[in-house]
Amino acid sequence: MDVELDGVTVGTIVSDLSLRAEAGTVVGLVGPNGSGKTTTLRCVYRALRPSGGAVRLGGEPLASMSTRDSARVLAAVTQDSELDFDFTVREVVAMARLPHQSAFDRESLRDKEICAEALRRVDAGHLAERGVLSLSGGERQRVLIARALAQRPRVLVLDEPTNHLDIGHQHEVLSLVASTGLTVLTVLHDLNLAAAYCDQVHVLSDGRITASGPPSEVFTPELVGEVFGVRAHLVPHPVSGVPQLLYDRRPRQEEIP
Ligand SMILES: Nc1ncnc2c1ncn2[C@@H]1O[C@H](COP(=O)(O)OP(=O)(O)OP(=O)(O)O)[C@@H](O)[C@H]1O
Repeated sequence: MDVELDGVTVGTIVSDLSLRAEAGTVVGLVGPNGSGKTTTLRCVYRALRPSGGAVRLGGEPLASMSTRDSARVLAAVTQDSELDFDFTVREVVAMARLPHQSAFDRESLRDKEICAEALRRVDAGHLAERGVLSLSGGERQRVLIARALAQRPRVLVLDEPTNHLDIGHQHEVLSLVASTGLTVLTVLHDLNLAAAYCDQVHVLSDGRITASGPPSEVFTPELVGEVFGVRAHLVPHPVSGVPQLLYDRRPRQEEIP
């Protein structure tokens, strides 16, 4: 299912932002802190109504869809995804099935299987009976991703999905979401992870897109210097050949004359 942002504007935070995520592709949003990435995603997962422009899912304006209909096709793992009450992991993931159930439905055997499989896919099957408040940051993040997968969406919206994850789980989660065949729109801070897993990237700066395209074309040392203010060098990954960035460290304060 395609996702289209057409001239999305949120006050002065995001200005006239247009992008298209083709069905089945992984599209990354990158940019400095405060550049409007989360605000853009919030318009897609309906935490925020844009003051201008439109978001369309499969050609249909989000604004004309019921929240239940959009929840059947779109799942999000966000910075404000809350796990506040001490439900078990199994209970939290089971909530993802609610948009697919009618008011009088009970959780079916199939719902249970879908939830168990989602937990297994993020390497969290062993956590099913744990209380969510007892989880580590990385375990919690994987449970939130399992909950999104258990929703069986067609579009996955992820705000820094690798937050809190160790390097092994960062790659595991991104390779998992890239292999689902879903349309994925994700904010990532790590440009090398974005280069490895995204088909297309959009670079935000001051609420506007400053560059778009395949990561190998977008992530140049010039762009990284201009947008992030760091000196970068591009080197091909020795195995995959995917261009990766190496950054110059800044001098320590005491080294600055
Ligand atoms: N509700 C709000 N009221 C006022 N300002 C806001 C609000 N929400 C976001 N902002 C501001 O808008 C700008 C963009 O915020 P946003 O969270 O979208 O950035 P971001 O690119 O996701 O940043 P980060 O990388 O730090 O997560 C920031 O300057 C932020 O302080």
